[in-house]
Amino acid sequence: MKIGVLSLQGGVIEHINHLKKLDIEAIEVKKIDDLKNIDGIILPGGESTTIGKLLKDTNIFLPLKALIQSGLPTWGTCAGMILLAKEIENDERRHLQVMDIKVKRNAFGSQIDSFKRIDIIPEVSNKPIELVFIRAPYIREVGNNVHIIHKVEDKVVAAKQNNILVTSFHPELTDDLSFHRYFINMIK
Ligand SMILES: NC(=O)CC[C@H](N)C(=O)O
Repeated sequence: MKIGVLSLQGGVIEHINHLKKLDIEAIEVKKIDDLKNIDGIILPGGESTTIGKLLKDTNIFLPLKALIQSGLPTWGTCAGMILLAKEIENDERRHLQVMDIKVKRNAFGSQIDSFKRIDIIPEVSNKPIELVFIRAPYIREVGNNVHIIHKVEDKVVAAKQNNILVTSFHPELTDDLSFHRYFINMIK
């Protein structure tokens, strides 16, 4: 199994290291050719506006969108979630628009821009998982076909629709591998 990590900007190496710890071959996706022969792709955290612009500049945008729409397992963390959303409440920009969710950027308010918490998410692991939020979005609305995986104070922060997984938080910034394992199981 080979998993690509979109490597235009943001937290790439942390995802690659987690995948390697799970004995998965991980490659950086920087150009269209890198999309060949991958079994799944991770869109990392970073700045969604920058990554969205670079997706167009590199011409990766359309082939990536087509691959996701044809079923390529895809996981967006934080900015990656924003890139996948059909709607963004507080931004005029739209990006790949492949998942039936409306997100709000930087949604947890300035005084708690970044925070951590530890929760149990039974679907993902039977052990508590550390969740790291950094200027995180959350999901305001979900379409009929979207499965909610986790909420924090009534706010949806992890969800799945068919082949697409999104998390507001950053499992790659903790020692916990359970979300990466969960994504690998989606591919299998
Ligand atoms: N850690 C992150 O990925 C933050 C996302 C960022 N606030 C954005 O809107 O793109």
